Amino acid sequence: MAVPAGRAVVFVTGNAKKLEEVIQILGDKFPYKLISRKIDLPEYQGEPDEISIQKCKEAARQVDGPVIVEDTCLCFRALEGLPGPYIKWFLDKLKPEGLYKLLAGFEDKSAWALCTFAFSAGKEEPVQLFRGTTEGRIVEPRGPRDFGWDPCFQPDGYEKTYAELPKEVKNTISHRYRALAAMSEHFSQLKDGTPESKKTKQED
Ligand SMILES: O=c1[nH]c(=O)c2ncn([C@@H]3O[C@H](COP(=O)(O)OP(=O)(O)OP(=O)(O)O)[C@@H](O)[C@H]3O)c2[nH]1
Ligand SMILES: [Mg+2]
Repeated sequence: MAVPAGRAVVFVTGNAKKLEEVIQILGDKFPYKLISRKIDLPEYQGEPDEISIQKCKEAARQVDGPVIVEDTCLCFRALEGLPGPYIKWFLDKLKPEGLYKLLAGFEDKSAWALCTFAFSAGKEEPVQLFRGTTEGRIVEPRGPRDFGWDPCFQPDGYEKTYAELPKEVKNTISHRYRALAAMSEHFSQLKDGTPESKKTKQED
């Protein structure tokens, strides 16, 4: 589903840091005009895909036009993927130190950050999902405190936490970057009219 000509896509989020990263990552890569609206959408429960779909439908209902929302999970392997979509409340109460301590009784400190962007062209339209995952592990917090759980997540292949890494680095390996790359790719293909089958490399 494409965006009607001349219409902007509204990115609905209550999180200023998310918005900042989305703007930094997308630059001029997104083929539509993107504007943002600060609305605190409900924190739904369930599996990540279902949460993103509900969130997007509610945003499309409120905005009454093309919207994008994003939901972020931080999943601990030792806890079968929890806190997952409930990380916001865990972070709020436990802070990064407490997230680290949560795994004290487990040898496996591995975790993954999952970002899901959800797009809908309007309130009666279907929702499309674009996901990005970055693997890493939960460490004792290090680095600046200006964004959520960044100080206790160390991506695989790096000796620094998300918080310690320069923004330009985080923004080329992050869960958010990967999900946005998938979404931008999808919309670029729609906009330049090239069928997806012609864009994928054919095996001989
Ligand atoms: O250190 C971090 N690095 C990140 O890259 C990142 N992305 C999200 N978060 C935090 O994880 C929870 C997700 O919950 P969430 O997806 O519902 O977000 P939100 O409620 O803040 O905004 P929104 O739902 O209005 O868009 C919230 O506590 C966010 O602050 C991050 N923390
Ligand atoms: Mg939220």
